[in-house]
Amino acid sequence: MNILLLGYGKMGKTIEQIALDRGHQIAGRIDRMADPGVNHTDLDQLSTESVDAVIEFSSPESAVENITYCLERGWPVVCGTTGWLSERASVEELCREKKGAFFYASNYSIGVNLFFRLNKTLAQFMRNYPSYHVSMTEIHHTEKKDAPSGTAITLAEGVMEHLPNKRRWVGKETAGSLVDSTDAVEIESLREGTVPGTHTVRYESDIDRIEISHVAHSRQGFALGAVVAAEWIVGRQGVFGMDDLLGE
Ligand SMILES: NC(=O)c1ccc[n+]([C@@H]2O[C@H](COP(=O)([O-])OP(=O)(O)OC[C@H]3O[C@@H](n4cnc5c(N)ncnc54)[C@H](O)[C@@H]3O)[C@@H](O)[C@H]2O)c1
Ligand SMILES: O=C(O)C1=N[C@H](C(=O)O)CCC1
Repeated sequence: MNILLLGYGKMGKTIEQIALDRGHQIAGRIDRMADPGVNHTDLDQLSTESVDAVIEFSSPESAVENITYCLERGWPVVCGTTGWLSERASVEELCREKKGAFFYASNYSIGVNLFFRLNKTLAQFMRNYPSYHVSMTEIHHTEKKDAPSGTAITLAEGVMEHLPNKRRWVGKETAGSLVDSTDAVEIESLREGTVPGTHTVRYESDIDRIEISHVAHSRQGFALGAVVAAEWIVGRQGVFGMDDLLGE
């Protein structure tokens, strides 16, 4: 199939390689900071029929405009960009209005999606043990623009689903300045070197600590998941996520 890449940075380039390996063609590559060595495409010049699906990995500031453009043109969109979710409801509404197809995941790796399930199961176990304090740490490369990571926010939502006394998440730096953050899941965001993505959920008591971690060794898992989502979304209509793809 013909895949349009919106955003041609670290993820766009990794996705291109996997898409080509799986027998797909690249309908175009769009990047604001066009790399002169790469054959870039003018979006408006692409015919509607020349694109089967769009994979959007750009920046928090550009994702909504990019997704809107694609939905207006009737192209199915697989979006991995994080940091724009305050506008998620209006994007999903537009998708329904246009009878389009939109897929979002804060993390496309199969391993992380298994980890999301493990996180919820652990939170269910911990529900009856209030002496354990839950917190999270995410570590990413120094070029990452948003904090906390989209993955950490999904993990915090998973915890909140099962721990009734946790109603919101806060960044660790903010938590310290709050009068009362006992109802919050604290997320520490660290930026180090070229780390592709490490997430830890911990439950700490005076006596001991229970900790689960997911460590990505590269971007391959994120990119493969996004290409598989693009293969899956073609011919569908609606708003989708990884649970639809993987089965509940
Ligand atoms: N969901 C996931 O599994 C997953 C995995 C990795 C990264 N991400 C997210 O994907 C996004 C991109 O990550 P990255 O590591 O490739 O970043 P990156 O900075 O390497 O690449 C992003 C590219 O988008 C380009 N860009 C900026 N504005 C644009 C616009 N209006 N249209 C098209 N391109 C534009 C930039 O020039 C840049 O080259 C980030 O939000 C990141 O958090 C998600
Ligand atoms: O490199 C990034 O940026 C990543 N972003 C996603 C997030 O914010 O959770 C997924 C992991 C890598």
